[in-house]
This record gives sequence, C-alpha cells and structure tokens, in this order.
Amino acid sequence: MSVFAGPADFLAALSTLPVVDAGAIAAAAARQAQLTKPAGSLGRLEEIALFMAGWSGRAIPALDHLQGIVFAGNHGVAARGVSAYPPEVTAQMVGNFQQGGAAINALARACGAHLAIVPLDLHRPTQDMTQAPAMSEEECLDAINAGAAAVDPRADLLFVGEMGIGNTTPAAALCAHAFGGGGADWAGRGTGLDAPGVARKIAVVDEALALHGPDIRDTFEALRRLGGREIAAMAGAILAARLMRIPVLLDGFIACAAIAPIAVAAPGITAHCIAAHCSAEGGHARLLAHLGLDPLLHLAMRLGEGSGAAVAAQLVRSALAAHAEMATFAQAQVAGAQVAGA
Ligand SMILES: O=C(O)c1ccc[n+]([C@@H]2O[C@H](COP(=O)([O-])O)[C@@H](O)[C@H]2O)c1
Ligand SMILES: Cc1cc2nc[nH]c2cc1C
Repeated sequence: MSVFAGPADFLAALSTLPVVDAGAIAAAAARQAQLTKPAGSLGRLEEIALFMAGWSGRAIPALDHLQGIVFAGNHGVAARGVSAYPPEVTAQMVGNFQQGGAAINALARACGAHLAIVPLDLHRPTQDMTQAPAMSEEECLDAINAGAAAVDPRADLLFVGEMGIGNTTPAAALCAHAFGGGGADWAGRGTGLDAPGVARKIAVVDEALALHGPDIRDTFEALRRLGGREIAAMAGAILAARLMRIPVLLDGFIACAAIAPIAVAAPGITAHCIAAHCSAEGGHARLLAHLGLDPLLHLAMRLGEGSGAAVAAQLVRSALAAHAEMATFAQAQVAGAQVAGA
C-alpha cells in the first residue's frame, strides 16, 4: 500500500509535520539536572537525551530498535563521466551489502542496528537530467513510497543511507536549486574524481539547473527532475519517520541533500533529525549550515551507505545510557552545586 497517494498528498504532509513532546523534554531536563555531574557537563550527550525524549514522548527514552536503511539507485547522468567508478558498482555493492561484507554491515553490527537494503530498479537508471527530468511522476512517487514503506514503525531511531554511482551530481543540483549557487559551489570529488572530472561535473550540474530550474515549482518537482530513486526514497523515509515521530540520524552529503528541497518548503523538517557527521564531500559543510544542523562528528568520511550515521548511533546509545543509568545526587548522597546557576 502506498503511503502517499500522489504528489499532492506528499506535499500536503509537509504542512502538517508533528512536533516534539515538550512535556517529555522538560521531564528529561529535570532528570538531567539531578544526575551526579556538574550541570551541563555531558555537553551534547545531554542534548541528544533530550532530543530522544522529545520524539519518544518518554522522560527516559530507550533505544531498543535501531533501524538502518540503505537505498540504492542508478543514474543516467553517470554516463557523463561524473564519477570515478563505473555504474555497475551500484548493483555489485548491493550484492556485497546483502552478503554482509560492506562497511555498513560491520558498522551496523557494531552499533546494534537492524539493517534493511532496498535496491530500487537498478536495471533501469534514471534519465540523464541534462536531457530530461530524471524520473517520471510515477517513478518518483514510487521511489518516495518505497522509502516511506521501508520505515519500521517499531523503530525508536532510524538512519538512512544510500548507494548510487554518480549520485553526488544530482545531490549537488538539488542543493544548488534549494539554496542558490551553481555547480561550482556544490560539486565535489565524490568517489575521488580528478580535477577535469570535477570540471565536467560542475558543467553537468549547471546544464541541469538551466534546463529544469524554471519548471521546478515545488519539492516533488525538484526531486523528480534533479534527484534519483534512492534520493527520493530517503526523502520519503525521512518524512514518513517524522509522521510516526521516529527521530532520524542523517548520514552524508547525499542523505542530507535528499531533504534540501523539503527544507525549502518546510524548514521544520530538520527538527526530528540529527546530522551524524560532516563528510569530506566539498558541499556537505555548506549544506549542513543551510539546514541549520550541527554535525556530531568530523571524521573525514565520504563513503555514504549510512556509515557515518551508524558510527554516530553509538553516541546516541552512550547519551541514553548515561541518562537512564546514572544515579541522582540524592541517590548517591553527593552534594549538589553551592552557587546558583552553576
Ligand atoms: O556520504 C557522502 O558524503 C558521500 C560522499 C561521496 C561519495 N559517496 C558515495 O559515493 C557514491 C557517489 O559518488 P559519485 O562520485 O559516484 O557521485 C555513492 O554511492 C555515495 O554513497 C558518499
Ligand atoms: C566500492 C564503493 C563502495 C561504495 N559505497 C558507497 N558508495 C560507494 C562507491 C564505491 C565505488
């Protein structure tokens, strides 16, 4: 069953986004204030605990069901020489994911995530976006719905990642359309392009923007014309998670670019999202700034697959362990602060 009946249904969801449970945040903050540590001394771990409280509606949130989803898609624009690797690597890596041998398999095991792999019509690449819209309306809607349907309603935290040779090019185009600038501002080295490759990629992004820019009237059209199946699927999954109040750890440049067109129409979309890391891809830091997100980690990673999010999930586990398991000043008979406001 489709989560979104049509583009209008998808767009309508953007104007009715659920918000956090302020009562649960207040209760979690009150608990943090009583734990045996100087006030605020766990820094962002405290923020994470409050964030999880707000979306779970519980003063002491659990992380019993961490879900990771990797969406995979192929891109017509890859034929323009915009990636250091050939397009067949997308399907080959999906095989590797399914065998458990990729980085994300190891990292998902390490953080205790249930990992789902969702290949999207790999035998049918999108259209080259410099020649035509990347997807038809039906193809884009199907991808958004595949993303939404992949979210496990039992999840208490979700991360989304992707695999798609060539996909930093549509990601750059989506960012430029959403936040301004051109190919030179948003195109980076991706899987490891050389300088002539990056120059080609910049030109390709600018061609796509020139062709489609004037016709893009809404979020759906941006995803359809400039995106790709795994990108639309991530947008659908992140939106569906919000509708179910499931918080999301965002991965790298492409995963964040998936919500760029949503953020233009509904800036509040990032409220249930934490940026796991800032990837080494050139445009990612700028994109995070436009989204108003402060990444947890700077590890110079640029793999995708949800890998940075899986690493950051360990921090969420740490934050929730401290929040749930620490003794209060009263329980441990430790004296509290003697200066007000400490
Ligand atoms: O997550 C990132 O920031 C990231 C940065 C650069 C590359 N990638 C991965 O590399 C692929 C896209 O790179 P490219 O050069 O083929 O456009 C795709 O499979 C992504 O998962 C991912
Ligand atoms: C080998 C390989 C693995 C990847 N994982 C995500 N993007 C990738 C790109 C390549 C080339």
